[in-house]
Amino acid sequence: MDLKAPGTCSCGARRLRWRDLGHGKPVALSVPVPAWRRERAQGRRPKHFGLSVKLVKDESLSLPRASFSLTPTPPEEESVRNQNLSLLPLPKPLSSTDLSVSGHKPNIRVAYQGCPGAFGEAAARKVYPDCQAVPCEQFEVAFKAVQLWLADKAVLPIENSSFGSYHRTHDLLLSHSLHIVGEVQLAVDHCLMALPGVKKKELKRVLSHPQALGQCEIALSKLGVIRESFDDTAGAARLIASKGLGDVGAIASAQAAEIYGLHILEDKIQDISFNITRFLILAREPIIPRIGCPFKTSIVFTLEDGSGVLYKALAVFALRNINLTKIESRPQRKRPLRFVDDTDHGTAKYFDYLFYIDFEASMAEPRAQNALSNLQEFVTFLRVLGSFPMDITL
Ligand SMILES: O=C(O)C(=O)Cc1ccccc1
Repeated sequence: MDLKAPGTCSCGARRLRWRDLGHGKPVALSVPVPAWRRERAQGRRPKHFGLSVKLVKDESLSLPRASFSLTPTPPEEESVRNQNLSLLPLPKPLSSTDLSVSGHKPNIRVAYQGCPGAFGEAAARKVYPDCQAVPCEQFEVAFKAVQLWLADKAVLPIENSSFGSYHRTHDLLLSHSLHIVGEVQLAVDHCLMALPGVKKKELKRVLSHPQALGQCEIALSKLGVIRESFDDTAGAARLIASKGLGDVGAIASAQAAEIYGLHILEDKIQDISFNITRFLILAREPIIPRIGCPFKTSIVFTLEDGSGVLYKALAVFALRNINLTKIESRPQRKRPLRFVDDTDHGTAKYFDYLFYIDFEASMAEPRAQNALSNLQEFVTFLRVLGSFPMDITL
């Protein structure tokens, strides 16, 4: 399921329909015809330039709407419109200087989940220091933002060294068509924060992302407060500040405390001080795998029926000396139970699982290609989620 580049869709119709987005259903992207183009089409000189792009929900679909929109290009000032038309600043042709690497490079737009100050933003900036970081309310919005070209990449957490997997990211990888093009590991230090002047013993509730609450289990138990899940860590801090909640604390980054004017009551409150979260970098297009630097490949599959199939599936890697770095199993949410045949009266016997595996090899290597073609013998479904350079830095 590949997206067409914007230039390749039928722009004449002014209502762009890209099929096969997200859940295989059409998504409508409505682009108002710019006034200058209408005027030019009518043989008149353009009066001003301005283009606004708005993401709309097709009412026949159940796809969620991205919770942000592109900022419209402001129309030219009235004074400019009234100037002699021949003096209008028409688009300047590209020169060779525009093509030089040192020339202006538009900042890459990187979607992350949460509000400014969220750990996802720090991860995005670690990989793309000059990026335009695009905050998204939910993980799914970040996926959609990339699919709909509102962002170029998404950086989303996949697993944490002390609390384990981010299940939502695993599920969304499967239901969307984005590719993993890289990973980044981030040391995560959690702070307990509250409104200035509030003391620890005055806190009745603590809000944060469920992963942050899980990573700070010991400190929270000692505090004896009610834990409340919030979409993201920084969003919890923002809520406390904006509503002036005196008896509520948040677990978030030091950066979030600074942005929202909260006071840090205790820092590094995570159970294990060396607390690492691994984030994936996702894009519309896969990267071309290479040989010669440490590469990782991520796959997801479901197994055939039969005894010892998981063992046989894993053997395809061991036989070729391919190291597995991660294995994760998730129940198939849409088809959770595997039924045995009629002789057993179609009784549900066990859960049906999806297996997510990361292995240390590039898809450009024959041993990885052979392993996957061997794996086909034992699976009912197999998808390569990405083959990408490993993050060996911290
Ligand atoms: O909520 C955030 O700040 C996130 O980016 C998700 C998260 C939560 C806890 C640790 C790392 C990432």
